[in-house]
Amino acid sequence: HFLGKPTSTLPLPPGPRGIPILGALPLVGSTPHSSLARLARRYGPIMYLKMGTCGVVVASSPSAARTFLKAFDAQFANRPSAISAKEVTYGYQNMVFSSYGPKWKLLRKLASFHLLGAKALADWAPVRRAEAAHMVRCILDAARIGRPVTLPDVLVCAFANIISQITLSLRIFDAQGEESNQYKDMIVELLTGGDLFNIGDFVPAIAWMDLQGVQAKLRRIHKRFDGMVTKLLEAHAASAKQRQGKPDFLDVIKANREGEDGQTITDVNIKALVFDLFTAGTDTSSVVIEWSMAEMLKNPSILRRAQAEMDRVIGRDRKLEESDIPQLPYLQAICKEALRMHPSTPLSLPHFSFDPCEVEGYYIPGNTRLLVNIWAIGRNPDVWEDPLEFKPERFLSGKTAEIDPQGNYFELIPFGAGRRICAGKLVGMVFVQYMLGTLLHSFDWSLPEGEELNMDEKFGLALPKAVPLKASASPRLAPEAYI
Ligand code: HEM
Repeated sequence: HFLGKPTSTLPLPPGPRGIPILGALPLVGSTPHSSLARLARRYGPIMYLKMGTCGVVVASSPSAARTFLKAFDAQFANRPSAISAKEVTYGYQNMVFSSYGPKWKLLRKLASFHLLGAKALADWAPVRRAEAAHMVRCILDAARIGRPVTLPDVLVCAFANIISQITLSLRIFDAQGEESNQYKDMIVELLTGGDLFNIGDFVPAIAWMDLQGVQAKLRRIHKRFDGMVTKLLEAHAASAKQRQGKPDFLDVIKANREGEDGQTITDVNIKALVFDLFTAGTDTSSVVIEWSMAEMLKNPSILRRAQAEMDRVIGRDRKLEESDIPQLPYLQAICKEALRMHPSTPLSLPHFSFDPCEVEGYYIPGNTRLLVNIWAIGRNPDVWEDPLEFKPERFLSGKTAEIDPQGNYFELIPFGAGRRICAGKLVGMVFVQYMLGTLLHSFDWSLPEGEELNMDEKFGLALPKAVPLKASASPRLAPEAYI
C-alpha cells in the first residue's frame, strides 16, 4: 500500500456491485449459501463483493478453496471481528473466533491434546457408549407408547451430555426435560441467529440501530448462557475432591494454564471455550444425522440397505459398537453423502486477511473477509454426478471412493481445511457415524401418521431442517439387546 492505494495493477475478482451503502449485502437474502452459489455461477468461483464497508471474497469451487485454504492458508487464518459475535464469545476470548495468534494456538493445542485428538477420543469412548444406550432407551420408551421422537432434540441432548461429562464431569440434561428444551432452543437460536450477515457487522456506523435485532437477541442468549456456565463451573469447583486421580478436561486446562511465550488461559477463556464446545460440538453433528434420516425416510431403500449391512456384520442380539464401524462401508458412505449435501455450516466460518495479496491473476485488498461456500462445492455439477441426488453408493466404488471429508480432498470439505480446519473433526465423524448407526440398527423408522416430509433448509451459522424431523421408531433388535 502507498497512501491507501493498491500497488497491484491486477483487477479485483469479478462480482456484483449491489446498491449504495449496503453494497451486495441485500443480494444474499435469507438463503445466503444458495444465493452466493447462484452468483458464483455468473461471476465465477472467486468472487469479490463489497458488503457495506467490508470487502468479501467468496470461494465456490474445489480449486478456489484449495487456493485460499492451502496456498494462502496462513494469510487467511484470522477471523473478522463482528459486533454480533463479540458478546457471545466473551470478546473473542474463545477458540472459534480468536485471531490467528499465540492465544489461539494454546487453546487449540490444549483442546486437541486433551479432548479432541485421537488418543483423547479413544479414552472417552465409554461415555459415548453410555449416552448412546441412554438415547436408545428414551426412544424405546417413546416407541412403546406410540409417540414419535423429535430427532434433533434427542441428539443434541445426547451430544451435550457427552461433552459436559468429559469437560466438566457433569451430565447436564435429561433427554426430554424442560431444561434441555431451553438449552436446545438456546443453541439453535445461537446457530440460526443470522449473525453471519448482520448489517451492523458490515456497516459499523449503523450498528447501534441493530436493524435485524440480531445483536439484542444474541445479548439475551449470551446472558442465559453465561448464567448456565457460571453455575456449571461453580458445581465443578465444588466437586473437585471427588475427582482426585480422575481429572476431566477442565481440571487439565486449569493445571496447564501457562503456555509458551507468556500466554495464559484465563477464567474468561475457559468459559468461552466451554461455549465453543457446546455450540460447535452439538448441533453440528446433530444436523448431519437429522438430514441423513430425512433423506432415508424419503428413500427407504437406503435405510433398508444400511440395516441389512448391520444385520450381516453385527446381527440383532447386541447394539452397534464403535469398533464395528470400519466393517460398515455403506454406513460410512451415508455419512459422507450427508456431509456432502448437507454440511452443517454451509459457508464454513468466516476467515480474514489483514494484508493484500495476488491470487490467480486477481488483486485481493487487505482487510478482506473470506467465505468458502462448502455447500456449493458439495453440489458442484462439474465435480459430482447427479449432485442433487442422495446416493451413498457414489462413495463405494470408482475414484470417488477414496474421497475422505477430513480436509485433504477439496471436493468435500464439510470441516473446512488448512490450519483453521474444524478442531473437532475426529469427534464429529465418530458422533455422526456412531449415533446414526445406532439409530438405524436399533429401530425401524417411519414418518408419523399423516405427516409429510418437508425438506426445506433454515439458514444460520448452521443449516438444519426448517421443520425439525419427527419420526416414529419401532424396535428391531432382540429384547436383551436393549438392556
Ligand atoms: C459433523 C460435525 C462437524 C462439522 C461438519 C464441523 C464443521 C466445522 C467447520 C466448517 C469449521 C470452520 C472451519 C474453518 O474456519 O475453516 C469448524 C470449526 C470448529 N469446530 Fe467443528 N464441526 C463439527 C463438529 C465439531 C465438534 C464435535 C467439535 C468439538 C467438540 C467442533 C469444534 C470446532 C471448533 C473448536 C472449531 C474452531 C476451530 C478454529 O477456529 O481454530 N466441531 N467446524
